[in-house]
Amino acid sequence: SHGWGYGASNGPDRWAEDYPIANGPRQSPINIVSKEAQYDPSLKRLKLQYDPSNAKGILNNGHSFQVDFVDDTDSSTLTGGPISGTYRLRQFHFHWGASDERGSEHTVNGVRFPCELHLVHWNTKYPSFGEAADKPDGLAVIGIFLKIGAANPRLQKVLDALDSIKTKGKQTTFSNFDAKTLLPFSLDYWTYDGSLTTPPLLESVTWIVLREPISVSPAQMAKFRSLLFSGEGEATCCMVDNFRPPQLLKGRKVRASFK
Ligand SMILES: COc1ccc(CNS(=O)(=O)c2ccc(S(N)(=O)=O)s2)cc1
Ligand SMILES: [Zn+2]
Repeated sequence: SHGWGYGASNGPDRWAEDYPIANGPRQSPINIVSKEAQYDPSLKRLKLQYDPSNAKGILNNGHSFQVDFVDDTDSSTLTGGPISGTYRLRQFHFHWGASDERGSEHTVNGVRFPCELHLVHWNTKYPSFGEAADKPDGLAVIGIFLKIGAANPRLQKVLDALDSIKTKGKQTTFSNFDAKTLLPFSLDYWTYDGSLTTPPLLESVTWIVLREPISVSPAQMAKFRSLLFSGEGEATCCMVDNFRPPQLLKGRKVRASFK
């Protein structure tokens, strides 16, 4: 079927045909203009408590790959920061480019990074992820930029699993992984109200974008680019450029947790 994707015929410029919210008031990603972000002293420090035993599996969903977590208890949570209450870690995934000069979804002062990591959490005031996903305060996603540098040993276990999920729909078990190891040293962040960056583009995300990137080497980027959008037996289509470009701010304020 002619589902959404990132190609010329089904990419971000055509998503509004099936998902009119694509032109809504709080769409993501955005370009973060650091000088226009207002320091908010009332913003709390981010508190992340992840239990490595909650890691469940790794899946090629045809748009990216994601590591899924058991989220039936409060054992892997996000609290503090701009949010109130407790949000549970559901999954993390990445967006990346065909080459190093593009790939991230958020940009900073117009600068694009080769890759961006998203840690997806849902608000436990709702009974489930599905119930939370379409509420204005339902989700909180931490965005972390990856920039080219030394190989990042913390990524290696994830990248080594990619050989077994090369094509769309493939998944395998992925256990005992501490997602906290993917975080940079500083948890300084920008925050704003936004949306999912893929269909259904629900305007339910409190975005928390970390200022400090983590590193990734060119060889590690090649591993991301070895995945396929296509399923087994289909015409081979490399999984690259799976990012939505920045959307209009439409009057929204971006706050900073740091001066
Ligand atoms: C109710 O039906 C639903 C509800 C939610 C989804 C999306 N799934 S999801 O939450 O994992 C994400 C998609 C994109 C994410 S991004 N790039 O903004 O972090 S997170 C699908 C169907
Ligand atoms: Zn994402």
